[in-house]
Amino acid sequence: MTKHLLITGGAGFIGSNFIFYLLNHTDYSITNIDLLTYAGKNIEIIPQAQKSRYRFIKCDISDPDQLSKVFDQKYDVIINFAAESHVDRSIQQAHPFIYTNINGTFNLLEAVLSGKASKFIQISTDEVYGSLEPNDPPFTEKTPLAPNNPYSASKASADLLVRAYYKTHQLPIMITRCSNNFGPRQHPEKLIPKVITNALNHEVIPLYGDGLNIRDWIYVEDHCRAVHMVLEKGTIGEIYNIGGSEELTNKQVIQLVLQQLGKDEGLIKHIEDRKGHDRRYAMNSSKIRNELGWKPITSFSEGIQKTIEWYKDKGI
Ligand SMILES: NC(=O)c1ccc[n+]([C@@H]2O[C@H](COP(=O)([O-])OP(=O)(O)OC[C@H]3O[C@@H](n4cnc5c(N)ncnc54)[C@H](O)[C@@H]3O)[C@@H](O)[C@H]2O)c1
Ligand SMILES: Cc1cn([C@H]2C[C@H](O)[C@@H](COP(=O)(O)OP(=O)(O)O[C@H]3O[C@H](C)C(=O)[C@H](O)[C@H]3O)O2)c(=O)[nH]c1=O
Repeated sequence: MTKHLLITGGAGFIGSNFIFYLLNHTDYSITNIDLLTYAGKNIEIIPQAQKSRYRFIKCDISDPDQLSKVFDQKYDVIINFAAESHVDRSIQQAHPFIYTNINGTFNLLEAVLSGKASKFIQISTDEVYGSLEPNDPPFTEKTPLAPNNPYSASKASADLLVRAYYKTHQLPIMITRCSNNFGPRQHPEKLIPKVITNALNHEVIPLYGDGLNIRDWIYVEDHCRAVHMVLEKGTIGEIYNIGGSEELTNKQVIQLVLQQLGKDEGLIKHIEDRKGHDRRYAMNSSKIRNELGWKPITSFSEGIQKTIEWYKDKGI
């Protein structure tokens, strides 16, 4: 029987890529709920052939009254992508992060508890583990949570609620924690789309601090494929780390993008560092690789080429 999924945050970067991935690779029916914040701009035209399996409902997951209206049916799975996702904004104003990332997750867990869905997948982040020193081994699923900014603290709080509902109520949950995504449809407030759009517009590229902070980059479609595998084959109660194993300093990332664009490094401008800036993220993904047979297939340079083409086509 066709699965019916409730996807939250499907107008955002990863959620929208995930919906397109599922429509193209499965026969699932999808209900997409999203508040359409400044980051929720990816409500695109669904091809006619797939329209009968897709619906969109504008909804704030933090408002229980709004949320109750989307449960006009029982769902097989809820996948929670909805979040305030930008670290810099969480440093400026943390309230929306607490409101959406914690309260929203709580409301969804309560819905599952009252029988409105058979499974719940929380989309989390490597940032909940905090920061690594240069020679530390990558994060595993057993690394203690040590978030350093309001965004990551709100995501870690949500993860703890999800864990508690599993331990207390045996709720059928799983958590995925992924490293830095890049690809089509990402908001230009984030590093890679900012570099591409600024460079194409001959604008300065701000590089925080010494530019030597390290992120582990993954092409968004590889992340989507991993979440699909977790949905199909994951074990209830488990956490799965997902990483691209492409560790690069921010300076290297910018240089590589500028090279592919044929642009001059003179556009780079060192600016004041981000407060509490995590130095390094790196993921050990051997659990999902060994247990579910997943691995990333798009290299950083191939992914960057596809991403650049998408932003150029969009007319930046
Ligand atoms: N971007 C990354 O590199 C990354 C890495 C690991 C994990 N994640 C996680 O993946 C998820 C998606 O991240 P993203 O980069 O696509 O974020 P995004 O900011 O692009 O999209 C978030 C979406 O959530 C929606 N939203 C916000 N508040 C809402 C609310 N109260 N109710 C309903 N919808 C709401 C927004 O409108 C938007 O469409 C987040 O949970 C994030 O923590 C992101
Ligand atoms: C926007 C910007 C960023 N940076 C630096 C700051 C970081 O060290 C790195 C990446 O920054 P960005 O804001 O794109 O991403 P992170 O702060 O690593 O967080 C991202 O990856 C995790 C996993 C999530 O979970 C977040 O949702 C996602 O936003 O570039 C700059 O130097 N200049 C800039 O203009």
